[in-house]
Amino acid sequence: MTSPIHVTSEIGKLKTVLLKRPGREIENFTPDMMPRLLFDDIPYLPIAQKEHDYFADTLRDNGVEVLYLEKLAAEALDAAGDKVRNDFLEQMLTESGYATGTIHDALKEYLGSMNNQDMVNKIMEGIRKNEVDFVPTDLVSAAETENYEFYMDPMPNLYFTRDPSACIGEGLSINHMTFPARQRESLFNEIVIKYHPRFADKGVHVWRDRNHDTRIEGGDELVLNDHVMAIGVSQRTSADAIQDIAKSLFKEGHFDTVIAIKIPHNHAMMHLDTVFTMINYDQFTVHPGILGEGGHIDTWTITPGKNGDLNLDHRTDLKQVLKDALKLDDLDLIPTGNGDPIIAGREQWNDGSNTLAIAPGVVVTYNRNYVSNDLLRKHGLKVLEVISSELSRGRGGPRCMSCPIVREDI
Ligand SMILES: NC(=O)NCCC[C@H](N)C(=O)O
Repeated sequence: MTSPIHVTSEIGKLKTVLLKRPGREIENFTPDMMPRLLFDDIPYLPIAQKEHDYFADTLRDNGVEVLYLEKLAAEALDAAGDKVRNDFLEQMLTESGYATGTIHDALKEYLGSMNNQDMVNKIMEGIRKNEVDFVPTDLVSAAETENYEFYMDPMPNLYFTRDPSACIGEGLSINHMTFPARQRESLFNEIVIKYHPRFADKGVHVWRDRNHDTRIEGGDELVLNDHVMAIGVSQRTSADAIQDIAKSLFKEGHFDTVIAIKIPHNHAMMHLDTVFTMINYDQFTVHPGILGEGGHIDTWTITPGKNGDLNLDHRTDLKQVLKDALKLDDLDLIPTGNGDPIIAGREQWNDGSNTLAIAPGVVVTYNRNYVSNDLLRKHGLKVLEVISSELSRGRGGPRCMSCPIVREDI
């Protein structure tokens, strides 16, 4: 049986991708909620949607099938029936802080009265207190903070579909994410994989599910080829989660090497793909800010050891590590902002390193990063620019906004 998921590189011709069109969730919050919701500004929804549609059209114009998470989630619930819908709702309410109680009951009644698409959209955009018909009668609900507007927070980061799950080979990881603002997101991916007719019972292997204490996010998971992965040790992905998924990939998949790359733990560089992406057989973007003296950075090449253990090889020459793992004679590391410290800092902030390869040597980037884009062209790449004033306020670029489901092999 052919798996509906097939991703054996970062660069193979992109056939199918998962997006989420930004909805009301990206403007259903106030400035004081921004740090907790991992946003740096208040986006303007109509323009964000226009930009996102332009991004989706760019992909379609290049032969990519575009799927939308919000649609797949509703279709999965339609296909799965009442029990699954009820279990999903209970789980979502529990993870939103209402396992039982009168607020739980009121929210369940409110959401329960909707059809699946409306319910999915509503959960994504968040539920304000003033929209639910509910009078507190018990201490728990009466004592709930009065000056907070929401029962359920919006999920504005959903349009970064790269992170809650990551397709690897014929399977995927469904991720336990780091911050509460994003932890509920992967519940949507879980129901899609389990119940959507496109994926259910089709031999999709879950390398690691969301029921873990250790944390990993898709922005850190890069499939370099059919046996080598690079995974960031980052603000969002812990070393123990990398060991865990490496064991699963080695045991049950065709992978034999995971290169763990340690990057700074901060918001601007929260994932490996904000500072490093693969864009051709032998070309990568890299933000100079992650390289220390002499261009060094901590990497650990992880390979299978005896009795299910892991072997580790610590090295700091990223270029040589990649050349060895990918069996290449040479490699082109292209610096964000052409290496100028001011331009590199500015363009990295707006995801100048966060390129989405849709074929070897063909990348989608934000138009605002014009210095990095020109440099990519000078290095022989075909660059398809997309408009990006509002989308970039969420701190993610074309790679973050896309989850490849099927790529051709390289
Ligand atoms: N892969 C990525 O780097 N995704 C960008 C995620 C941005 C989002 N505001 C976050 O902080 O999680």
